[in-house]
Amino acid sequence: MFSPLDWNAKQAVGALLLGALVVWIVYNVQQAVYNVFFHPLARFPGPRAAAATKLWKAYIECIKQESFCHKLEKVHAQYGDVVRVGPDELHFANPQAYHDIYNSKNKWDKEWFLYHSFNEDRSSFGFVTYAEAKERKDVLSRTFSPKAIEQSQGLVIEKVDALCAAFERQAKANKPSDLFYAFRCMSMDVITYLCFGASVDAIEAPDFEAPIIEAMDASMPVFVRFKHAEWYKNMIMNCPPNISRIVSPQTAGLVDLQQILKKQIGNLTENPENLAHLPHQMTIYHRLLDKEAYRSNTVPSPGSLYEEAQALMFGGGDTTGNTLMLGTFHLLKQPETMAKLKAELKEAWPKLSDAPPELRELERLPYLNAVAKEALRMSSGVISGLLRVVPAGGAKICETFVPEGTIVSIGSTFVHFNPEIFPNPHEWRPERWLENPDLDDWLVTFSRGPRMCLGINLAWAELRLCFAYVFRKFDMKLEEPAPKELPFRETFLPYYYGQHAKAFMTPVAA
Ligand code: HEM
Repeated sequence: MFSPLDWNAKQAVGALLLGALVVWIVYNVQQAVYNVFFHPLARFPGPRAAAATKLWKAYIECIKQESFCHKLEKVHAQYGDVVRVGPDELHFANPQAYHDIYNSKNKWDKEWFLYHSFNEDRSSFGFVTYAEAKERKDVLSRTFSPKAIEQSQGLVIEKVDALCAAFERQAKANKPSDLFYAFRCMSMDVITYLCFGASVDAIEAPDFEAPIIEAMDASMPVFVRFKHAEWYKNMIMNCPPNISRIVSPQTAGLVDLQQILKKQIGNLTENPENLAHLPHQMTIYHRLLDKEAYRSNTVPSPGSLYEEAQALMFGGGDTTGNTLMLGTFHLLKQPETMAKLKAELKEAWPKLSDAPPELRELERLPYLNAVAKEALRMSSGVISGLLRVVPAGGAKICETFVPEGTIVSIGSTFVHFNPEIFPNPHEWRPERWLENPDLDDWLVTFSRGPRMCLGINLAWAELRLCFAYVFRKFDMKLEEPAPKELPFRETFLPYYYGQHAKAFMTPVAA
């Protein structure tokens, strides 16, 4: 039986909760009214719900599970070139906005919520301010400069050769090779070998189904939720490894790799003399653990080193793998383009028994480079808008004044699939790059400005070497029924959710 005291206490708690709920509702309603009618961005068109609350974007991405870049196409069609997609956020559709936002003069901050969601706050990618990122990128640029990459091309070639050997094994077993997995295995092996001196040898996994590659892929949609719910991110990321393996078996390979990297970093920071035991001198740790490389004379903490390693793995693995996969898929779908590429490669490398062309020679092959550019355009790298915050004083973007503090972006697909710049943009046509060299201005896959890709030279080396070696050494045919297209959903990077393209690889005789 309840005593009258219990009853009164319960009533008081109930009233308190109800009161708190009413205050919360009133606060949010008045905030929404302010956002829609009185906010400095109130004059910009867009869905009312987007102007009112950030929950609109969360609803689209997490509940409706719509690809945000595809949703943006619809809202731009309805509201025009500049659309308000959040209470303090604008998205642009006019390609000129790309050059207005991401250029070398603009040292604008990255937007905290998006970049914080990757759990890499203390890395060249995750630092929100230009100054912090610059210090780190200056240190790392010696590993990724054109000269350094040219000098380490042998390390990349080792992995491209391993990929070709694995393709031959598949051919001998009369099995097709999964293009999605195979190229990702190659790019992941390149990064872990070149950057960390500890290759995960994903290429050697049977049928290229390496647990780390499957785990990285499975983790992509999870990152979308992290962006909107920090508590959810903290719960997953701070889970002890053993529990995480049970709760989320599909990402177990990632947890394993995290443990290997953390152990390696712990070992190197405690015993820097162990750097000498790594298989080569080009690792990021040779740079990052060198005190003298920093103005502050202090090396980053083990946590920061780990976040850097993770950023490089995600930044350079899927992006390069996707570009190679997509380019190969289109070359096989349009054999006349493949024939042109093969003819050019045969001329540059007449006999397979001869020494292969060096990276410098590959840089001069017009069709090979046009193929790589078309693959970069159609894969588009990071397809989400790279959110930047307009600094004090505001800025002009596409002749439109944007007040300070506004979050702005334009996704790369709005440039790469603009029919005025790239006629018939969904058509695979490497020739367009040869016909019009000015198009290079509109290739923004690596972004532009001070926060553009740090690994661009490595990525270009991988693309040139991989396309050249694979298409010179193999005749290839898609396994039928082949997918008609490769649909994707935006999860910062594109998440290819459809049937994988597979190809039968036949080694050419000479
Ligand atoms: C085809 C391959 C690649 C593409 C399309 C690509 C694309 C991009 C893009 C669009 C950005 C800007 C991201 C942002 O503003 O938030 C970026 C940044 C970055 N990329 Fe790449 N990337 C590729 C390969 C690589 C490789 C191989 C590495 C290194 C192993 C790498 C490391 C980085 C890093 C560290 C950043 C952060 C730079 C900063 O924030 O200042 N990327 N990349």
